[in-house]
Formats: sequence, C-alpha cells, structure tokens
Amino acid sequence: MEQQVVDSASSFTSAVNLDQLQMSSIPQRYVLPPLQRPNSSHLHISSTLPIIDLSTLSDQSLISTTISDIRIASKEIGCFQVINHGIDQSVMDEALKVATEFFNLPNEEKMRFFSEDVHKPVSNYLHGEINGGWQTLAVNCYPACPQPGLTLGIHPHSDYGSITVLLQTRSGLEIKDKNNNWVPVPCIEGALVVQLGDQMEVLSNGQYKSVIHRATVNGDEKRFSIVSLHSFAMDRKMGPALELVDDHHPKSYNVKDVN
Ligand SMILES: O=C(O)CCC(=O)C(=O)O
Ligand SMILES: [Fe+2]
Repeated sequence: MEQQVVDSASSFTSAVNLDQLQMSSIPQRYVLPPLQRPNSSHLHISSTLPIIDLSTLSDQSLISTTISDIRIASKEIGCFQVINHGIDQSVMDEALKVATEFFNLPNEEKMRFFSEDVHKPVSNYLHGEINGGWQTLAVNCYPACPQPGLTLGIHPHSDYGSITVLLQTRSGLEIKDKNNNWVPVPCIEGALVVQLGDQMEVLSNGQYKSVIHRATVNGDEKRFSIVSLHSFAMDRKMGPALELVDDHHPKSYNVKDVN
C-alpha cells in the first residue's frame, strides 16, 4: 500500500496521501536521526521574537524607534513578526480558506495545477513589477502526523531571496537563534512573519542575518502556511553594498549573479 502511494504521487502530494490513509506511525523514511528531530535542542530558549507594530511608521514620534527595532531584529535574528501591517484580516482568512479548499481537492484535480517550473504561474503575472524582482508564492499543507517528535515538515534551510513574508494557521515554524537554539515562532492572530533571506545577508555584507528555519508537524491538526518569497531580479549581480565595506568591514561575500 505504501509503495503504491510513493509511486503514484510526487513529493508534492505524498504526505497528504499518507494523511488520507490514517496511518498510526510514519514510514521509516520520514524518521530523522535523534539529533535532527524537533525538541532536541529546545532546552534553553534564549530568544524571543520581536513583534513590530507597523502602524507606528505613520507616527513621526515613533518612527525612528520602530526602524531601530527592525534593524536590531534583522541583525540579531533575521526574523520578526509584524502586526497592523495593513492587510485586512478578511483577505488573509480568504487566502487560507482557498488554500484549504485546494488541498482538500482529489489528487487528479490538484495535479491539473502542477508545473515543473515553480516560478511560472506567478512570474508571468508579477515579472516586471518590483523593479524586475520575483515573487514566488508557496502554499504549504502539513497534515497531522501520528509521530510528530520523529520528523519535520520542512528541513532546516534559509530562503534564497531577499525577504519572505509568511502567514501560518498555527505554530510550527521554528527559527535558529544566534546561540543555535531552535525558537518556536508563536502564531499570533493577524500577524505576519518576516524572514530575511540570503540576498539580504549578502547585500548587507553580513550585518543582517538570513535566518535558518524549519517547520515542525503536530499530532492533532493540519497546519497551513502561505509563504511569499521575494527575490531581486535574476539578471542582477549581487554583492555587498559598497557603503557597507570599509577597513573594519571587509567584503565578506563575492559578487555573483542572483541566478
Ligand atoms: O511553513 C513554514 O512554516 C515554513 C515554510 C518555509 O520555510 C518555506 O516555504 O520556505
Ligand atoms: Fe523557508
């Protein structure tokens, strides 16, 4: 039975298929070595993730404090949450509703939207916007998992682009702090998670951090995240901003094509 699931589905749908089979344990290939499992390094949570109220940016008396809070979060963690960001709750609720409906479709229906080129559907629409940059929208569904302590929804990685904005339906996202501890990102109603990516770390000559993060799974409920990944234009040469390179801060990265 398991073999059939693996053969008939791409990695895109296989975990969802397993969910439909209501298995009481996960297949061996999903079981991680003990040190890579969630909770293995939670013992001393040393960081709390800042929550930035973006409505303060329209108040002259608060603007510099807010910018400074964003700068500190970008330097220390590369991640923060934003509230009062101007996106209506109803828009976010609708996006999550459509995501849920999509993942509830039968596999054959879902595969009608399948594309080998993950940039294709969105780039056609947005290419040329944001100064030739790219936006990729990922919608992730993490089925409830019978053994959440043994596996992960997404393995540790940093995002390749400049900035990522993420909406989650429940907690599950974790970031690595500067002491190498995994810190859970709490799910706050209406908040969006902002993560800096590799391009921002390079552009800032290492002053800002591209945050390493992962997604855990849970035993009782599906979790969704909608992830908007923003990247500079592919034909752009990327390197540290010259203003940030001097005798005390030598160039830490070579200039490379974003590609
Ligand atoms: O779902 C999450 O919380 C993380 C997703 C993520 O890191 C990604 O799609 O790049
Ligand atoms: Fe990511």
